[in-house]
Amino acid sequence: MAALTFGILTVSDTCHRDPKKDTSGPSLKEQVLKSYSSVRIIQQIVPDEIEDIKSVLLNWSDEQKYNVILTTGGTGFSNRDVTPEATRQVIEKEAPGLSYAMISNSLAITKMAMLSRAVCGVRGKTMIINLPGSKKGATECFGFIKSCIPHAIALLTDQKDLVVLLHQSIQTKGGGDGIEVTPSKVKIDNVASRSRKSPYPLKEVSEATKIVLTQCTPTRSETEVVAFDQSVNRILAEDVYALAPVPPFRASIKDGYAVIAADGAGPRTIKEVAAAGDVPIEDVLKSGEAIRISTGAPLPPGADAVVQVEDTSIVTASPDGSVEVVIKIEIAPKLGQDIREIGSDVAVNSLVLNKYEQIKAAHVGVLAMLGKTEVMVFKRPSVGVISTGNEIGDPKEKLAPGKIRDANKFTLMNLLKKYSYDSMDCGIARDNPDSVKAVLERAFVYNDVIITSGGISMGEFDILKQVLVEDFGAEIHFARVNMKPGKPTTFATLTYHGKEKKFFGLPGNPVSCGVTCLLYIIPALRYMEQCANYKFPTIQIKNLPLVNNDSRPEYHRVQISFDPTIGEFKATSTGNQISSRLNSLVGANGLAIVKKGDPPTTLNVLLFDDLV
Ligand SMILES: Nc1nc2c(c(=O)[nH]1)N[C@H]1C(S)=C(S)[C@@H](COP(=O)(O)OP(=O)(O)OC[C@H]3O[C@@H](n4cnc5c(N)ncnc54)[C@H](O)[C@@H]3O)O[C@H]1N2
Ligand code: MOO
Ligand SMILES: [Mg+2]
Repeated sequence: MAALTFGILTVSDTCHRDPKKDTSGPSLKEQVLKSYSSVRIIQQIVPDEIEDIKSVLLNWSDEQKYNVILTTGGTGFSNRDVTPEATRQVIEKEAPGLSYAMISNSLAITKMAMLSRAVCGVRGKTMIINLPGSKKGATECFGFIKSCIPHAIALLTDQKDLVVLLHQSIQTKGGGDGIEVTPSKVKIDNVASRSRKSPYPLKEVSEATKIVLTQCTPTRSETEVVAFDQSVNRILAEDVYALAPVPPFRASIKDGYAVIAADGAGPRTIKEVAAAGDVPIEDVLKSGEAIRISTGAPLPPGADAVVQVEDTSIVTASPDGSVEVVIKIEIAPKLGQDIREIGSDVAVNSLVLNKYEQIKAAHVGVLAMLGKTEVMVFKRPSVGVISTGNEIGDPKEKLAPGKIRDANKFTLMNLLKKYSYDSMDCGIARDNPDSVKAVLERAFVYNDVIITSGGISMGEFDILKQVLVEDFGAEIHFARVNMKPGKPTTFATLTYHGKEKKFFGLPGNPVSCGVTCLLYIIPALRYMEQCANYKFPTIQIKNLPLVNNDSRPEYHRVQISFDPTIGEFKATSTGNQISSRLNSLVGANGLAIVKKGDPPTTLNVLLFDDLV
């Protein structure tokens, strides 16, 4: 499931005059951020005016298509309190249960709750919820209903799978986001008797890649229909034919004059003007006549050539010089000159785009041109990203002693974005089985592919694999790969409430995490949406002086560029290749595969980013 989108609207004359006085809006924002694993929030303040409130509600629901709008303020009994009235004018369906839940729970705290006039409802696919104006009241009321929001959104946005999962896992007593989490079965109190060698065999990269792709090859071709302007980068699941010709009428290629070619060079009387967008002229052009025509305008019947204005001269103009009366064609036109015949760009019924093609910008333009406003594409897996570790902190918060900032989640989510995949921030799992289980559980509810970083090597707190196996019945396909960086890379599959999940456990070291995401996850995601044989291009580069003393083949980060002096590609190392030094990935567009020993004369380098 993509990030939930929230609009928080503070309705208050006072706060509108002085936004610093708004404490409810910011508190709600904080609470929303804490309540769900992946949210985007926008905030605004309007005065207590029906039209101002309505205008934001309409924009946020119809244009921005937010999942939820929370209003705070204007629900009381004073003259200026009009939020419920504005809301009622906007919603298409009322959801009184939400107001009831808020009022009945609030009554246990204060009798004043009975004075609430809050209205809740739905417009399109957006939930609109009135909350009280006070900070305490707004956050309390939101707390009473927040667990039902993901479920309501899943229903509104027709995510049937998610609805089923939530039904299966929702806690009857509510709380959190409604997903039931029980303690893990894994125990970590027997460190002395732990296995001192990894039980997982070391796989070669080629073997590991094959396993991933075999597991990720889609067995079913699930498709969905998307709006053409949302289809870029998706894989077409249908052949697209032109139901109408392009251009749909005979159109001029030049700004000039539509003429009859057989009239040759010489004078023409200007009969009419045809500009682009004009209704086509119906009168048949006669010998000796011309129509002033613009590029893209429809030709009049009878015209069989266009002469560009540069090849003409003026013979007679109206007395005030504003109108051309007779012009001269200087060069005899050829038949059909500068005319786009009907269907000359795209013939009717012709195959324009092919199934399995990836939709690029120009494809979207073609779809627009054909009036094909919806297109069938292969479904994409939803992807969730998790960081693990007691040491990991939010980059926005102050760093406590012994802690480090979470870099991996941001590298991963943005790497995925670069390859056009959205992902869900599924939070941070701490180094204990219950936390790992809880974070994974939430990620499994919403996602088909789950990516973690850290917690997979030989440390006593590296417990991910145990939790996967013991709590989720996962099958670990590999957990050690003969590569540097990325040795502990883990791949597992499991079935969660009847749905198949793919799990990629990437190493915690920031470079290892980025490199293994590129090598395993990007091709896997491509495969999962039916784009078979996805590979990064390999460039062979001569005389690359890279030495590897490790027994594991190294994926050395390099910058590839074209050297015009030798007419060949060259590559330069990004420096110290230690797995913790993320700067070795910064500026790299290639991975040079270096085996142990002396540098060979030619190295295979995978190009994973634009050439510099
Ligand atoms: N006894 C052994 N120890 C280690 C082995 C081994 O074979 N035997 N392998 C080493 C290799 S190679 C790697 S790679 C790492 C991978 O370890 P984990 O995947 O278990 O990751 P952690 O131990 O949790 O963390 C490693 C390192 O990365 C930092 N980290 C973790 N998450 C983040 C994040 N989100 N953002 C930034 N940095 C992160 C973490 O603090 C550690 O410094 O294991 C070796 N050990
Ligand atoms: O394999 Mo680790 O990923 O070297 O650093
Ligand atoms: Mg570790």
